[in-house]
Amino acid sequence: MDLLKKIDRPEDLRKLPRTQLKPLADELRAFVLDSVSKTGGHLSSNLGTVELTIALHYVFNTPEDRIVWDVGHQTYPHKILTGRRDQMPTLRQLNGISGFPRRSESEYDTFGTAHSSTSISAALGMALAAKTKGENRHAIAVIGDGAMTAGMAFEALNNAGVHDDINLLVILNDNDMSISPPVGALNRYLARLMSGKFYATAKNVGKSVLPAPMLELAKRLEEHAKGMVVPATMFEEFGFNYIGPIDGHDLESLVPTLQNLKNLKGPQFLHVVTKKGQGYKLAEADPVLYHGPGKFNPAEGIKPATSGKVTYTQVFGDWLCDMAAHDRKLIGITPAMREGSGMVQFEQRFPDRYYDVGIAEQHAVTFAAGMACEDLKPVVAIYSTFLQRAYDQLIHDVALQNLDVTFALDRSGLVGADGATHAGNYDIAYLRCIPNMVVMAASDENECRRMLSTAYQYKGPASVRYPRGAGIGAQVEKDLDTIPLGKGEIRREGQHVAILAFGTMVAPALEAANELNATVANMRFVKPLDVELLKQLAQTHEALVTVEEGSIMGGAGAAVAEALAEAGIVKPILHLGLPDRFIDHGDANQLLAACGLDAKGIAAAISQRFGKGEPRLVVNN
Ligand SMILES: Cc1ncc(C[n+]2csc(CCOP(=O)(O)OP(=O)(O)O)c2C)c(N)n1
Ligand SMILES: CC(=O)[C@@H](O)[C@H](O)COP(=O)(O)O
Ligand SMILES: [Mg+2]
Repeated sequence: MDLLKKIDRPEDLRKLPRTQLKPLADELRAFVLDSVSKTGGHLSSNLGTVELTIALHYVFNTPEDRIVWDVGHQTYPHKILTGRRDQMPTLRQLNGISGFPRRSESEYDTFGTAHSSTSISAALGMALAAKTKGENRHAIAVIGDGAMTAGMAFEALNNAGVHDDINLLVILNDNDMSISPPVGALNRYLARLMSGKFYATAKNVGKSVLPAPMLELAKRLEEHAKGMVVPATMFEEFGFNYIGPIDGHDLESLVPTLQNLKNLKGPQFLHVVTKKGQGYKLAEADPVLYHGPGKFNPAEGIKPATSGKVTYTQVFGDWLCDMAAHDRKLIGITPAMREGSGMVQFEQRFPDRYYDVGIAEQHAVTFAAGMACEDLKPVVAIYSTFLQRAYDQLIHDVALQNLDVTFALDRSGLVGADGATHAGNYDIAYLRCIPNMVVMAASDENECRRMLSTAYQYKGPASVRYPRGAGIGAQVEKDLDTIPLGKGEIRREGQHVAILAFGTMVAPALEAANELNATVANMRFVKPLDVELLKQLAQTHEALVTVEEGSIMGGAGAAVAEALAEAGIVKPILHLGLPDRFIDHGDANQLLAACGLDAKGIAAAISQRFGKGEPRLVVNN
């Protein structure tokens, strides 16, 4: 690591002769592999962006020039070269550095990301801001072929392409992969561009050797020639100067091409081709497996999981297959999260009813609405955090028309290492205010399956939230039974205090209640709320406590308080849930405990407010 250890910031990198960049890339790649194997994290994408990262920081004057990474899961080489090499062992852990770019972490992280397809918009904003302020700096968006499938990326291209006088460079990092194999017409188009490689390569060589005025002439000649031999690329039609495809692992192409592009005004588009997992054979062979692994031994590779615990994702995947076998109308939809949402088996068994629509959450929801209009039964499998993208579609296209769409909300609540960007903390709040929606929260694996069947049978929009990973280990029945709509259940009879628990909080609430001798209700439904049960508990207890793994603001507890007010019941009530701040990365259980949402924290909060055992009922809420 002789070269790498001398690079504490990009200025150090820029002092190296070009001949040393290749050995530096080898060191950096080895460092990334070693580091991720010890912490877990996003591997394949980072191995693929080593040379591109070096070339960008070598050619551009960062941080004065702004690099905006899309998604940001490929920024480990960037972090290592921008002063965070020694912090890599803390990656994605409590109080450690984030797995994504964060403005608060480094001046080189120009834009916070983790949800995809924002880079061109943000970079365009920065480029136009520089122009407005009379500052001569570059803005560079680096976007993957997967992220490029989102509508937002095209909205930004559309906006950018008419600005002739900005310093904007969009780099398409095309590795022919999303998390899973890429989908859709854009992917086919990019493959066609690749097959015209000979023409493109010839074009690039010309650009890399000519001085700027000659380049303009060459460009016009080329355009003339192109008019006769090849149609302009889609990106040129959008107003960009398209260069590529070039080999994104070849520093001898990358550096001079970027140097040339730096001298060109107006929206520039560079198409680079990389390999996901580059340099680590196992990841090259299976970039899906190595997209976001946990810790592993690089010499041996990832071993199949030995834990017997079934994850909620698997519960959903099994249910989906069983329900699809039972009902031919079922359609499964994922916005680019086949593996994460547990749909691999469904795709294999029901390929005609499986749709990966790309990173296109908005489209996924409206597409489902269209299917529902035609009497099919779409199930949208989506992470809670990504459904945020499709909020208007949910309201305007689905709920307003009371269409029969099931939403399977994986990764609800805290997700752990991905942190605040991926936490599913808001779905209860943002769903419960939508008319026609049924909103359920699963307290264990079997209930999750039952709720999915309930949502599916319900004739209208219905959602089931469940967390990342495994649950309490409840036995999952193979039937497709439902639960009564809007009915909760008492899980423990106690005295004085009734805990109204939602979803994942039922288990710790039960534990806390044992200590306090409190009553526990598994409320199951945030909407329709079981108001009868609520009234009964209010009548028979001196105080109520609501607990949920979601934002307190606007959450299930708020629903309970509203229902009490509506019924004219005045009761001391304590709301436990996620606080009004973003919660960083770290182990999910540690984070929950820090928020007071483990058994100990719940018991302590209740004792503090209402006393332990015989309540001293301090009415101060
Ligand atoms: C809005 C949104 N939807 C889904 C995801 C999940 N996701 C993260 S990376 C990724 C694939 C991105 O593919 P690409 O941009 O080609 O980058 P690569 O992984 O190939 O480097 C997906 C679907 C996300 N981060 N944001
Ligand atoms: C970057 C991104 O959005 C995904 O790779 C995400 O990190 C996957 O999360 P899970 O590991 O929970 O599927
Ligand atoms: Mg890709």
